[in-house]
Amino acid sequence: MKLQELIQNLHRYEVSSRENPDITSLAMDSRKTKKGSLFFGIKGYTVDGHDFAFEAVENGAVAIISERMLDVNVPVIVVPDTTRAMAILADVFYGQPTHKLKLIGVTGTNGKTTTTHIIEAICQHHQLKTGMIGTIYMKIGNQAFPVKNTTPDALTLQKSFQQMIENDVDTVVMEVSSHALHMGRVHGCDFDVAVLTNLTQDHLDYHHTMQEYQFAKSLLFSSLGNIYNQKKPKFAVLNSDDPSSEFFKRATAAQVLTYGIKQKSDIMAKNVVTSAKGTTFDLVYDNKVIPIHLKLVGKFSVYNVLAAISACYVSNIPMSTIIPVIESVTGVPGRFEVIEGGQDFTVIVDYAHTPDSLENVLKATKQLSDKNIYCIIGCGGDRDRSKRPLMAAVAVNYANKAVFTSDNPRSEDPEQIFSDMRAGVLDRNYEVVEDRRNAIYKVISEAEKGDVVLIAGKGHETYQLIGDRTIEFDDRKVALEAIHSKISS
Ligand SMILES: CC(=O)N[C@H]1[C@@H](OP(=O)(O)OP(=O)(O)OC[C@H]2O[C@@H](n3ccc(=O)[nH]c3=O)[C@H](O)[C@@H]2O)O[C@H](CO)[C@@H](O)[C@@H]1O[C@H](C)C(=O)N[C@@H](C)C(=O)N[C@H](CCC(=O)O)C(=O)O
Ligand SMILES: Nc1ncnc2c1ncn2[C@@H]1O[C@H](COP(=O)(O)OP(=O)(O)OP(=O)(O)O)[C@@H](O)[C@H]1O
Ligand SMILES: N[C@H](CCC[C@H](N)C(=O)O)C(=O)O
Ligand SMILES: [Mg+2]
Repeated sequence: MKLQELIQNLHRYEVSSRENPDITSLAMDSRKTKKGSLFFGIKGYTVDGHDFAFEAVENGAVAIISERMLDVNVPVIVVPDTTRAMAILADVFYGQPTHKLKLIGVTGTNGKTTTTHIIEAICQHHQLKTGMIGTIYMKIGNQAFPVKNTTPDALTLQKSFQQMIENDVDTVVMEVSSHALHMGRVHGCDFDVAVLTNLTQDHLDYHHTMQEYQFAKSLLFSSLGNIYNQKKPKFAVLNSDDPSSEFFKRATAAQVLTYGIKQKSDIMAKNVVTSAKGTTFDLVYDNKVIPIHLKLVGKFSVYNVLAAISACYVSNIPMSTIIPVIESVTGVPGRFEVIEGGQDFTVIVDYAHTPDSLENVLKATKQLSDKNIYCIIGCGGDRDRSKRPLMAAVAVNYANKAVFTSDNPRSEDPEQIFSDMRAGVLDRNYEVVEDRRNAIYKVISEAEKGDVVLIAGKGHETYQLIGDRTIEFDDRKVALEAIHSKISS
């Protein structure tokens, strides 16, 4: 595509020259810029991408989108906001892919990854060609690709959608993080269905207040638009048991479908019974009552399943297709994943890293056994500090013994993180073992027949971020090693 043809789509811009090179790719990272790239200078949280414009030109960039005039020997297009310009041009350059896709966005503090996986499974069973974007990977059909963010920047995102279309995908389900909504990473995405899981405390390092966090989440619902097109109806799927849903309802002009367990909702689960073997409930909708048997455990799983049922139901997938899938779903990597190494106690690896998710998962864990519950937990560095004492309090309140250990300390001193955690607890039924491997080995060596060990916070992660080092670390592998070493000793 020619530069001039592309930049016509910008709302306001000034150009340094009338040259009109061919643009063969878009780039926001000088290190990944190729011959023929249009480079965007983005002011980041760490560095200012404008400072790398020269390097981008050396690597082959044929034009630069910038917030200020730059002294480089290729055309510079000056715009008020390069991030916004990048979203607009990515949408155009990749052929407005979301206009051709059914796009389901899932937001909320906890349960996004799990809910998107259940939606994907239902869509696949309905013979749809699926794409998925989220915390663990980007998927085209069943082929997975690595990701850096839960919701990627606009360039990566629109390019992924284009690749999906090239591979005949018709339906995409994606996690939409509050960071992405706030930073405009999803500007240009034509969502058909927006789903809320829940809203509880997290990310206050970034959003500062729960009001701001809620506002960021509401952008997904307002992005459904303000017009009614009968050929492309849009739906907001809200959790009526979560008080924030009232706010999201006001943020959207789209049709609202509600789900819940307690409050009257369009799609309800009544008579929920949870046990170690799974969960049963009556699915109530449209004056029908259908008994459901889930393999998933914990009341929180019922919410994720209801959210997925609702998103698929408004997408015209019949309940007769939806129900067998939800009854067969067994779980998602690193979410309540049971580690089996022939031991006589239960070991679970889970991704709970907020007070609410930890409480939910510990409640579910307690149902598995009357014996001791151990909880190994840490809190991420360079992230919301105010959730640390709350998470520590939850761990100590629900577990018989809590072990505080390092999660991803990043640039923070682990001692500071433990000190923040300690501030939330008075009890003495916890200890601190900084090294995560040692913590896992210690608890597994102490666990006795029938006990349950919950290793929380890192789930599917295969690394630990300590200072500026990334070391290989997988809770599931370490737990298995510890189990084998205990059994063989
Ligand atoms: C705080 C934050 O969100 N940071 C994101 C941001 O990074 P940054 O602002 O630090 O970027 P930077 O390093 O300052 O670089 C600025 C610009 O210079 C460019 N650059 C940089 C160096 C160079 O040599 N050449 C060059 O061109 C960069 O490519 C970039 O365009 O832009 C990057 C590219 O899009 C993101 O990957 C990065 O996410 C980081 C990794 C991150 O951890 N983000 C978290 C907070 C996040 O977004 N999380 C949510 C999930 C939250 C949830 O669980 O709900 C998510 O969606 O992932
Ligand atoms: N509906 C829910 N309500 C509360 N907690 C939940 C819910 N679903 C899952 N959890 C807990 O939260 C953890 C994270 O779940 P999941 O990965 O599905 O959420 P997420 O919203 O994608 O998280 P992230 O924002 O970090 O990607 C799970 O391991 C589980 O402990
Ligand atoms: N998406 C979440 C992941 C947290 C995972 C936890 N292991 C941590 O590092 O804090 C975040 O960026 O806050
Ligand atoms: Mg996720």
